[in-house]
Amino acid sequence: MSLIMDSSTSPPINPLCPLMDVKDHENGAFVFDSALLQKQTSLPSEFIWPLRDLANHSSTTREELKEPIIDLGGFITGENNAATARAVEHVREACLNHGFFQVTNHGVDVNLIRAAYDEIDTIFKMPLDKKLSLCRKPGCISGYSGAHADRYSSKLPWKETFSFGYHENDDDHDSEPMVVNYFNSILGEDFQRIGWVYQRYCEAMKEVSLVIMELLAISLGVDRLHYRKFFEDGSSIMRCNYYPPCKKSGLTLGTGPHCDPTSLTILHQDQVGGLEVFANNQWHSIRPRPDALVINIGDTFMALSNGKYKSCLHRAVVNRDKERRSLVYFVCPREDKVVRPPKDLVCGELGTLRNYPDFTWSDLLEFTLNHYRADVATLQSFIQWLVSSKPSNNFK
Ligand SMILES: C=C1C[C@]23C[C@H]1CC[C@H]2[C@]1(C)CCC[C@@](C)(C(=O)O)[C@H]1[C@@H]3C(=O)O
Ligand SMILES: O=C(O)CCC(=O)C(=O)O
Ligand SMILES: [Fe+2]
Repeated sequence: MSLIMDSSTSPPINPLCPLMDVKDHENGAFVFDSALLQKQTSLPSEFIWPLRDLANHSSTTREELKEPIIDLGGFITGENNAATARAVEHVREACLNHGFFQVTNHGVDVNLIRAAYDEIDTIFKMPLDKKLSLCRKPGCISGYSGAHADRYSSKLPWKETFSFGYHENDDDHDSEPMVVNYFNSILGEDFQRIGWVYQRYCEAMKEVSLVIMELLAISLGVDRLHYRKFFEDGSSIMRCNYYPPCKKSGLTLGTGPHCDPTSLTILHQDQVGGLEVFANNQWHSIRPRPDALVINIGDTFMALSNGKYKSCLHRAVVNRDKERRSLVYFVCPREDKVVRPPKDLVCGELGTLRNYPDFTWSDLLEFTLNHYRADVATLQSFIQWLVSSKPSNNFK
């Protein structure tokens, strides 16, 4: 197993003792059998998280984050300058503070979002051995994962995930769309429906992401098309999260405290609730809104803004009795593009003030997949790793 570091520096040991009701997998790895585990009253130690990560987790009256919901309608049509001015101001205030906001009238068909939820269980309700056959390979992001039990040996997240890549097809229209092709290749031609649903969902997410990139550029005072151009040929990651109920929900987490290392996250959560954002020095629950999309600034966009906008610190708690699902689209630039803020965000009275060296998303992705468990300190750990391994790094 490659050395996976995390800021708690607990050295990785071989994952999962037999206590966890896991099945032996043909290649010797263990898996997390959520169908069995969720019925148990005891919680395997690997799922118990440190108190600092569980902070004020069990209080049911956790304060909601009261943030304006940004109506994208007027901005998208371009016919309402007042709406644009309001949207720009709210985005700026939120991103300077905690990197979280929500948008409505985003243009994504509610029936497409519903169809994406309807398809989630095609994967997660499969028999365990079938899910095992879809397991992500070491160093890859695509595929199934049960509690990341193949990657980590402690602080296991109480969730199953299914992830895959998305980018627009090159010009030749006769090739099968990327996501359709992926699902056909892993599930077979009988699963055309799920492939097309997630193809369409990723296409819609791409559209929204480019609108948000324009809004972010305007709010930062840079050329309106700067970030749109940077991301329009990007390759992004789509992830479906399934959180089984847990009888000891107060001792574990569905997704631990972290900042997404990606650029921008567009998330839709179902009506169960569980997403929490750290703002104004405390954790806040985010009330689910079926008509809204949650937008998080990620580490890579924080670097693209030269640190002006904050990468959102967030986590997902699990429910004692109810299963929970979320659809998460992680916006990424083309892997080889150099992550460097626009000049307008670098030049100051004292000359150029770069807060991060040049890097590529390919390097940061590889870091999180093979060397470091993404958490609250990913970007600074990555920069230290990068500068120590490539001292000639460009800070100018
Ligand atoms: C590049 C990525 C790594 C993770 C998925 C995307 C963006 C978010 C990252 C993640 C969700 C942050 C918390 C830890 C993590 C291991 C998880 O709980 O899934 C991260 C993802 C991953 O490494 O698979
Ligand atoms: O499921 C959620 O609400 C949050 C998931 C998340 O933060 C992630 O997958 O990066
Ligand atoms: Fe996240």
